[in-house]
Amino acid sequence: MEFSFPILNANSPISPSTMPFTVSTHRGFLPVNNPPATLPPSFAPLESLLTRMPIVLADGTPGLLAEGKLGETVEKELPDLSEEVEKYKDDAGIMNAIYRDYSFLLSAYLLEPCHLRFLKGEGYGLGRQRLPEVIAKPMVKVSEIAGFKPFMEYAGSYALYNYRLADPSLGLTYSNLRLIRAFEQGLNPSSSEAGFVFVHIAMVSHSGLLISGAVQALNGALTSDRPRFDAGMKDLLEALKEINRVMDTMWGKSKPNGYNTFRTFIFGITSQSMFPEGVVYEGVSEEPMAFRGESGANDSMIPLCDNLLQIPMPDTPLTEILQDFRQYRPGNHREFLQAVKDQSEKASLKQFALEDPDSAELYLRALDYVREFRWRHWCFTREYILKFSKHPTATGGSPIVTWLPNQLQAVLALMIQVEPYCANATVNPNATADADGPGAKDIQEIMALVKSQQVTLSKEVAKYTAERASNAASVRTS
Ligand code: HEM
Repeated sequence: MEFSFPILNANSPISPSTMPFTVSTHRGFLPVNNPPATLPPSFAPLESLLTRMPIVLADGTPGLLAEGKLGETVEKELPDLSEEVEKYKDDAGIMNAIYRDYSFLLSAYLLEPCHLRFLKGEGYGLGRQRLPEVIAKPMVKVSEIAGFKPFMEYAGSYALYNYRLADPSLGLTYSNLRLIRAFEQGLNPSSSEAGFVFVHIAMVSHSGLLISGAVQALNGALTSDRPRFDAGMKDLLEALKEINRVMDTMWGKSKPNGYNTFRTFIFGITSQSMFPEGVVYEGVSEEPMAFRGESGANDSMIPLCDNLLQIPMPDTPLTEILQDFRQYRPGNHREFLQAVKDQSEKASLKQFALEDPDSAELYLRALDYVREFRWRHWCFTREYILKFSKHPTATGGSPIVTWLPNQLQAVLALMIQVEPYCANATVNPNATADADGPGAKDIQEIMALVKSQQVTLSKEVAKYTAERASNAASVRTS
């Protein structure tokens, strides 16, 4: 039986009720239509606050967050628009845009005091512990309808639903992307915040081929059709190569020393010292609530590879966080990823790949791209975060030093197990990559890197863990 999960394509009819984040082979994990940039007129008070909110406004003057005036302005100006939300419930695109906009206001409101303290060189301290009814009620309502947690999410809000095209006729290219909402430098498309968001979008714009390749490989394994499996894997490699290439542009588009100022606003509540008891959503419940923050960890491309390639994760509390992250993504992405996991297990895809040396090599090369993605990530974390901040948890609430290495070491270990199965492979590496691309490396070269990264990573994790433990101890004794 073939993989039967419904996936849209360029010819599929899209109606107002189609959920924006429905998996497709032409848009991949991006929304099926570009996000609406403006809300219906009845949301004018929300629009007005969000336009005045960024630290630096479009004309260079300071916005509400720069002066610490957002909280009081919300309390003074914002009416409860919950009833308005209901009126647009049949338009999934508008619902998602309303969700995006309330989530920006919500995060800015809760984290404004932390931003002000951070600017003074102090720790984040406490955020606001109560969310006023005028944000809490419409946010809870819209997120129920749009299918998200009532807190800013990566796909539905900050990253993948936060762009418009400067010139719609030019399509989705990097230089044509503009932000809809921002915390820091208004909508300036060359700010570090804009670069951070746009690189995510540009990477995900290559996920259509990742999805079709994955489905073809899965169908090859399910029907024991090796040429089909190998063809799917080659498409998957092609897509991963491009995704990694775009990821590497992050260094230039979003500067390491520009990251920590807007980062304050994308933290969550779960596992964060700013919200030790959670946050009370007034008018919804007096019981405090907690949600994870916006994080690329909620992107669906790497989880698709993990599930398709059956990458085993260790049985650790860190892996439980990985599983928890998987709730924080659009419902259709979640269902698709689960279906891939189930079907890949049913087909014993890894076993099927290892039964043939050429398929095994394609499988190893796919793991190598996942390794490359996760290794670059570790480098991002070192250069953008560890060098600038002592805060122990990432925006999604995972431990900053140990969490990414948990998954990276799992990939490195699996590659070492898989290598012997490629011994007699006849795959021409250049058939799947440019001569100078990472896919062109021979297996010995790849494996030498894997072994050196295993050692380097362990040493770096030990070093950062020790440094941070001694910092924490000197703070306690001073
Ligand atoms: C300056 C750039 C970046 C930094 C500093 C960064 C930082 C982080 C951190 C600290 C985590 C840990 C999870 C948490 O938030 O609690 C994480 C996870 C993750 N991020 Fe990023 N990230 C960056 C760019 C990206 C980009 C462009 C993508 C593309 C989709 C991405 C995708 C992911 C994924 C998939 C994970 C989970 C990794 C895993 O499963 O091992 N990140 N990121």
